[in-house]
Amino acid sequence: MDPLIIAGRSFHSRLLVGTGKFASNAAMVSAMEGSGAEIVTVALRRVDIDNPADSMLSHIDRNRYLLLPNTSGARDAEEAVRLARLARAAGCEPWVKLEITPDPYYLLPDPVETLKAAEILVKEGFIVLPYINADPVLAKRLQEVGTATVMPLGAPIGSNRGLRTRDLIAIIIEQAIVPVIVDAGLGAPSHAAEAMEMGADAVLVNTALAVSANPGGMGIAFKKGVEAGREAYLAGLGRQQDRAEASSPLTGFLGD
Ligand SMILES: CC(=O)[C@@H](O)[C@H](O)COP(=O)(O)O
Repeated sequence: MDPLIIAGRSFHSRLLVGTGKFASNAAMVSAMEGSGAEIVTVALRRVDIDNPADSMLSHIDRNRYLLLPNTSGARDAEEAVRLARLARAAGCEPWVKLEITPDPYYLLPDPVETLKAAEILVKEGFIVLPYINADPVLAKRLQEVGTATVMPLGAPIGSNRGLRTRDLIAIIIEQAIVPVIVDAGLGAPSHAAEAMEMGADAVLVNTALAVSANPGGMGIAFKKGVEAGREAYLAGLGRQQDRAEASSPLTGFLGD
């Protein structure tokens, strides 16, 4: 028993998945199933959130998955807040993955607008999960405002480049008082395992699943990566050092 707890809610899985870029709804569902995820994020701009018969939403069993609406595509705080309010008005739970990415080339999150929107949404009673640069100062400020998690990026969205921000994520983890979910750029199960070995509480993956020739199989692989990384973190990894140290020493054992 090692639940992930976000805003008082308990989850078995530490892998969250996104729903963009899949070749078909069937591929998306097989990735979700393979991954064992319990939280699935959906871009509010891509769905008709008011309509349960929406072609994508109708494939997500809301008894099984927590639907986490995201504000992907928002370019400023005002737009993100408006999207979050629309989702709540449409009957979604008041959870929102806050994404504000004004620059279409790198899709890096805007820290000023993200903090501004988080302040407003937290005050309005939303459970806010903000996507951020791996910036320890911003992460702290967001936690002070009352966000439920922080979600630093490993690398730009869709880049599959892994934990390029590793050193900064380590500081965020060290200082965090809410779960740290590494989001974006994780292109292989080993990237997810690495984040979990460092002590991240969870990871979010989308592109790596969606572009795989076998999204269900890749979902399973990421699930295993996340679980292995978490187990290793809990078990305690050996320290790294520069010099060699014999694993079969010839002295210092059996009474020598
Ligand atoms: C912020 C954002 O949009 C991410 O959640 C993204 O969906 C996941 O990143 P990858 O697509 O790189 O896995």
